[in-house]
Amino acid sequence: MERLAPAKVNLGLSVRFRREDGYHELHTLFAPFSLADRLVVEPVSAGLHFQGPYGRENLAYRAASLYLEAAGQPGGVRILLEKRIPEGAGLGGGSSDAAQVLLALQALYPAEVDLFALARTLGADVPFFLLGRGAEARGVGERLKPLALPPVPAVVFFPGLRVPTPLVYRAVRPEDFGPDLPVEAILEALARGEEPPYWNSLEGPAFRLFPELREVRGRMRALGLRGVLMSGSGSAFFGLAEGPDHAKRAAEALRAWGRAWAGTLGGGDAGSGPA
Ligand SMILES: C[C@@](CO)(OP(=O)(O)O)[C@H](O)COP(=O)(O)OP(=O)(O)OC[C@H]1O[C@@H](n2ccc(N)nc2=O)[C@H](O)[C@@H]1O
Ligand SMILES: Nc1ncnc2c1ncn2[C@@H]1O[C@H](COP(=O)(O)OP(=O)(O)O)[C@@H](O)[C@H]1O
Repeated sequence: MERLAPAKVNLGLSVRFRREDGYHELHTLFAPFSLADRLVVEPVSAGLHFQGPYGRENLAYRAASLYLEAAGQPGGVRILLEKRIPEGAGLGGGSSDAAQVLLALQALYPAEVDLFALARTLGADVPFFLLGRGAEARGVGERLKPLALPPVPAVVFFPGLRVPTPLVYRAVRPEDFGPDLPVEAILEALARGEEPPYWNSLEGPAFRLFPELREVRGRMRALGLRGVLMSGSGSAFFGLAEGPDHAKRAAEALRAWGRAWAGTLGGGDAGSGPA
């Protein structure tokens, strides 16, 4: 069974406050983006055979191990993971791989297993990727409300700087906290091709830690991209294009500074599922 694990971008991310447990309460809109990792998941008689980076530390391996245990070891599995989403970019690649492994194993070995509960233990972004569509999220990302997003041509740019998520959260200051995102206004602006009134509270701390990231927005705006924003804890940024051709031209120009992909965010077909 072949499956695609799409990337995500955060169409706005507001850090509301710091919680007693040290985590940060978020309000964010998740949108799938068409850049995707490729997974092959096949049943075998026994054992967990994994081919891909990070070995047993890989979230895809850990997801498989958790599912097989929760399902009572119904059989073995062979997983092949081909990475295309850059790691540590704020694009959620590892979380997406994990979600696709959970879905594939549930299809291969159906059992009374709460996938959302397993997903939460793997990472804050994993439950979103089980949905396979846009979502509004609260908590640390586990309280989800599915969201109908229009398909929008977009560019994702990765300047090549790997930003560890814990480092960025540790650098958050009270002045970075924000109110709830104006969800309706953001959706209307997206549908009309206007600049959405969103922000990412993690840009402040990320820019203080890595000042070179301050230049990215200007570069992307100069190419005519709108609504340019850092995704998650960075260092990838995305911007909205006027159409697929504009997205391709902008991505081409951005490759002078890093990696860039033209694609679609939101919509019905950017989500997960068989390749
Ligand atoms: C920023 C976001 C936005 O979608 O995504 P990415 O940029 O990583 O894709 C997420 O909040 C990333 O969640 P996730 O990637 O699961 O974070 P984890 O590895 O679980 O957390 C690493 C560390 O960051 C801090 N942390 C994480 C999430 C959160 N809401 N508040 C926090 O303070 C905690 O100290 C935690 O130990
Ligand atoms: N399947 C995986 N894909 C990517 N990274 C993984 C995976 N499994 C574990 N990791 C670890 O998780 C870190 C964060 O990866 P990723 O989920 O791609 O980024 P982000 O959290 O920035 O969205 C990586 O640097 C790597 O150490």
